[in-house]
Order: sequence, then structure tokens, then C-alpha cells
Amino acid sequence: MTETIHIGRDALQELPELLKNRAFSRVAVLVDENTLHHCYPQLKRHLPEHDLIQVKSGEANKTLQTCEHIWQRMTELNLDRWSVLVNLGGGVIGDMGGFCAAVFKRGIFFVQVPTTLLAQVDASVGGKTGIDFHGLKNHIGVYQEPQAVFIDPAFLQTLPQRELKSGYAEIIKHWLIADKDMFMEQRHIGLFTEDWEGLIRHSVNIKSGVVEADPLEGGLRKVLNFGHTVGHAVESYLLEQQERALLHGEAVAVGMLCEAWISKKHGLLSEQELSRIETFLVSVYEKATLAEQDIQHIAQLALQDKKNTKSTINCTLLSGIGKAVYDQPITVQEIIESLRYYTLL
Ligand SMILES: NC(=O)c1ccc[n+]([C@@H]2O[C@H](COP(=O)([O-])OP(=O)(O)OC[C@H]3O[C@@H](n4cnc5c(N)ncnc54)[C@H](O)[C@@H]3O)[C@@H](O)[C@H]2O)c1
Ligand SMILES: O=C(O)C(=O)C[C@@H](O)[C@H](O)[C@H](O)COP(=O)(O)O
Ligand SMILES: [Zn+2]
Repeated sequence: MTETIHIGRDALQELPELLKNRAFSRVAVLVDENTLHHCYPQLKRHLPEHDLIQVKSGEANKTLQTCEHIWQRMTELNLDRWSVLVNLGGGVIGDMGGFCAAVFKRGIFFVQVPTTLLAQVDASVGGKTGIDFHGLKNHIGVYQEPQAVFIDPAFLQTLPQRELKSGYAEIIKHWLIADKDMFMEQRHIGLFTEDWEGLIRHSVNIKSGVVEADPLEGGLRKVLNFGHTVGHAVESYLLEQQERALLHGEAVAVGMLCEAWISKKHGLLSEQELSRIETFLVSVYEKATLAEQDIQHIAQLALQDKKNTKSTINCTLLSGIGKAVYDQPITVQEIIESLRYYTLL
């Protein structure tokens, strides 16, 4: 990976150095209304003269329409190709800001300053940028590394508990695919930990190790997608029905349960391991209510997954707690059955 990742309470102090050394022509900061209020005052102290670009928060706004607004503002601000966009926010801001920067005038620089747990442990690392298209998750996007990532756990102090839990799902995912001991040790204490920094470092190490080995997802990187074949389908489907929408990590938690069940069905995971995963995830996440007709629609959406080849759904499954295998063909019918299993938990 080419990006430098700074983690810790003094991470932002490294930002002025980068901005000075690279002599960017202009600096713009992308915020939503929440990061403007809670996070910008802290960031501002570390920035030279800059402009703000503000968008509305939330997954429902990770769209082409919002990109148009961002590109319009970039144009009005006369950003040239030696400008830098500082993405201050969660995964929505990071993914969308990264994408807008990567294609504006064929590419300006960007920096990630993640402010949610989810973005600090996952979204800010690895160079996947993009937006949703007609409700399909990250359907349009490019791989582009930021200049650097600055992860300050102090931002988490204002993050709502529901958002913390959502981010925690990606931490659990990292344990399930790569660290059995960490998974087995947790007894729901993670959410109330004082040591966010330790958990963030651990997750970032797992993710960046995988990304370094396979930055463009030719193979190994697909392990990071565990829980997402079903998870993205659930997230896309419920996003259309505003009041039922799940956060990304909540949907991934549903996806991890379903894909663990499919792993067991394929003889890759033991009954005991499945039951351990079940107990833990059900203790952290509230069950989503899914009717049979929801299940049928969700399963069809998995046909749009980016890991698929022709009409084969290639899923990442677990071959034990702490071990993942990618490119495992699964069927729509198995997704339906796994979602039925989920509803009965
Ligand atoms: N690129 C990747 O590798 C990758 C990885 C995982 C997830 N993602 C994407 O990330 C997105 C989810 O990111 P997210 O969970 O960060 O959601 P988000 O960006 O929507 O942020 C969640 C909410 O928290 C608010 N917020 C942000 N920081 C805050 C703070 N410090 N205090 C108070 N409020 C704050 C935001 O305004 C928003 O309302 C999804 O679109 C998902 O697809 C991308
Ligand atoms: O970085 C990756 O690779 C991941 O799969 C991490 C996921 O947590 C993340 O949600 C990612 O955006 C999903 O990628 P996609 O290619 O399935 O859209
Ligand atoms: Zn994810």
C-alpha cells in the first residue's frame, strides 16, 4: 500500500507536515452536518487556509446527485490538479469524497480523516472509493489510494452508540477471517472498551496486510468481503424503505450470520463454531424483521454482487473461526435458506 496511516491521539499533528511538504495548491474539506459540528473544530486547528464543501449525511446521500454537488463546488472553488480534498467523516464521506477526488479533472489528491469507528477500522484503508447507484451498493467506483490516513480515536467520543456498534461489526469480521483468539476472547466488552486505539490498530493491521497482498481484489482481498454478499443485498433492499434501513455494519452482521450458516452447510464450519458465532452476534445486534417476500427480493439482489462471475455468486465463507476462503460458489436458494435461518434465530 502506498498510503501512510497515522493512528493515535496525536495523529492529526502529522497533517500540517504532509500539507506543507506536498505544497498542494488549494485545500478543501468535505464534511456532512454532523462532522462539521462535532469534528471540524478539532481538524481546523491543523489546517492552513481552506474551503469547505458540505453534503447531507447518510447512506441515502451516497449518490451521483451528491457527487454532482461536490464537483460543482470544486469547480466554483477553482480546485486545480494540485489541490487536495480532506474527507472528514465516516465511510460515506470517505468513499464518496475519494471517488469525487479520483475523477475530478482525472484526479486530484485526497486525504482520509475518518471520524466513525467503521471508517477508522475499515473504510479509510485500502483505496476502495465509490457511490451507490439506483440503490446498489458501491456500484460505481474506482480504486484510488489517498495520500495518507489520519485516525484519531478522540472523534469517537461524540459518535452515537448505534454507529459504534455498526463499526464494531467490521472489527468482528476481521477477527472472524483472521484472528480466532481475538474472537474467542471477546465477551461483548469491546463496545464499552476504553482501548479503541488498540482495537483500531489491530483491525487496520489485518486489513492493510490483506490489501498490500492484493490491492485490486484479484483474489485474496475478497476475504474482506465476508458477510457482504448477503449483507449488501440486505442493506440495499432496506435502504429503499427508509424507516427499515439498516446501517452498513448492522447489515454486515446479518450477512455474517447467513454466510456462516452457508459455511456450515458446505461442511467448512462445525456446528459448534456456528453456534459460537450466533451467540456472539445475536448478543450484540438486534434482530431485523424479514418477511418471506423480503427474503425473496434480497436473494435476487445478491446477483449484483461485484465478486460474481457470469451468473455464479462467488461468496467468501469461513473454513473455521479465524480462517476465510473466497470464490465459493453459492446459490440464490442457499441465500434464501440462510435468511430463513436468520429469521428463526
Ligand atoms: N471503502 C471501504 O473499504 C469501505 C469499508 C467499509 C464500509 N464502507 C462504506 O462506509 C459506509 C458506512 O460508513 P459509516 O458507518 O462511517 O457511516 P456514515 O459515513 O454514514 O457515518 C455515520 C453517521 O455518523 C455521523 N458522524 C460521523 N462522525 C461522527 C462523529 N465523530 N460524531 C458524531 N457523528 C458522526 C455521520 O454524519 C453519519 O450520520 C457505507 O457506505 C459502506 O459501504 C466502505
Ligand atoms: O476493503 C474491502 O475490500 C472490503 O470488502 C471491505 C468492506 O467492509 C467494505 O464494505 C467494502 O466497501 C465492500 O466492497 P465492495 O467491493 O463489496 O463494494
Ligand atoms: Zn463493509
